[in-house]
Amino acid sequence: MALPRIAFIGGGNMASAIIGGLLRAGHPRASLAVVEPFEPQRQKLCADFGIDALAAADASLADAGLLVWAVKPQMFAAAAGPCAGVIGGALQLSVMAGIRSDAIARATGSERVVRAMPNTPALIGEGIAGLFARTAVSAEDKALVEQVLAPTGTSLWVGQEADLDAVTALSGSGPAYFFYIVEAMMAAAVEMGLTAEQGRQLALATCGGAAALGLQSSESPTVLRERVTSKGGTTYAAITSLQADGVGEAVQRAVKAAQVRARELGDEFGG
Ligand SMILES: NC(=O)C1=CN([C@@H]2O[C@H](COP(=O)(O)OP(=O)(O)OC[C@H]3O[C@@H](n4cnc5c(N)ncnc54)[C@H](OP(=O)(O)O)[C@@H]3O)[C@@H](O)[C@H]2O)C=CC1
Ligand SMILES: O=C(O)[C@@H]1CCC=N1
Repeated sequence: MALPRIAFIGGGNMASAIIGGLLRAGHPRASLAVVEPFEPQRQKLCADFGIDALAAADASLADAGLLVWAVKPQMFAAAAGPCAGVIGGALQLSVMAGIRSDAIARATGSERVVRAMPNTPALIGEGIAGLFARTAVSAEDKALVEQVLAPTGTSLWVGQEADLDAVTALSGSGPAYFFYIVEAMMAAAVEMGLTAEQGRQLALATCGGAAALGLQSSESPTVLRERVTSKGGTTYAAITSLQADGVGEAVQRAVKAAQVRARELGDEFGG
C-alpha cells in the first residue's frame, strides 16, 4: 500500500526510531514532516535523516494522512493546541504512554485514533509494539499503521485499551529493566576482577543469547532456566540467593508500578 504523507509531532527517540524505519523501507523523505521545537534536536534530525523539521505546527500539516503523536504525555495538550485547526480528520497514531484514545480524539477532532506502545529496540528494527484501535479505525487504517511500524519490529493488537497500560509496563519500559540487570551483572564482574568492558560483553552476549534461545525454543523460560541450574551447582547458588532476596516479587512489583503510573498519566489527561 502507498503510504500517505506522515507528520510527526515530537521528533525525539521514538519518532526517530519510526522515521529511521520508514526511510530504510524506502519511504520518501519529502513525504515526512516533523514538528520539533528543540533546536538541537532539529539539527540532529537533519544530520541523521536529512529532514528539515518545523519549529512549530503550520498549515503544511494539513495534507498529512497520518499524524504520529510522539511527545511526552505531559506535553500533549501544549502540542495538540496549535495542530487542532490544521489536521482535519487524519488518522492519528499515538505512541504516548497513558494518554487515552478518547482524549486524543477530543484534542484532535479525529475519531480515527490508533495507540501504539513501542519500545527502544525499535531503533534497530528489533522492537515489539502493542497496538489498540478505536472502533472508527478501518481495516485499511490498521494495515497502514502495521506497515508504518513494520520496519521497527513486530507488533500485536490488544482488544481492550486498558491492556496497553500492561504492555507499557512490560515491553514499553522493559528495556530499562533489562539494562538495570545488565548494569548489576557488570558491577559484579568488576568486583570479581574482570574489566567493565569484559563484563559488558559477557553480560550482553549472555542476555541476548538467552533471549534468542527463549524465542526460538518450544520450551518455557522455566524449563530453560532449570536446564542451566545443576543441583548444588553455581547457578543453584545464585538462584537461591535471588529467591532469598525476593527479586522475583520485586520485579513483579516494579512492573505493576509502571502499569499504575501509565493509568495515572491517562487519568491526569482524562478520557
Ligand atoms: N522512550 C521510550 O522507551 C518510549 C517512549 N514512548 C512514548 O513516546 C513518547 C515520546 O518519548 P521519547 O521519544 O522517548 O521522548 P523525547 O523526549 O525523546 O521526544 C519528545 C520530543 O518532543 C518534543 N516536544 C516537546 N514539546 C513539543 C511540542 N509542543 N510540539 C512538538 N514537539 C514537542 C521534545 O522537545 P523538548 O526536549 O524540547 O521537550 C522532544 O524532542 C512519550 O509519550 C513516551 O511515553 C513509548 C514507548 C517507549
Ligand atoms: O518511561 C516512560 O514513560 C516511557 C513509556 C515506556 C517507556 N518509556
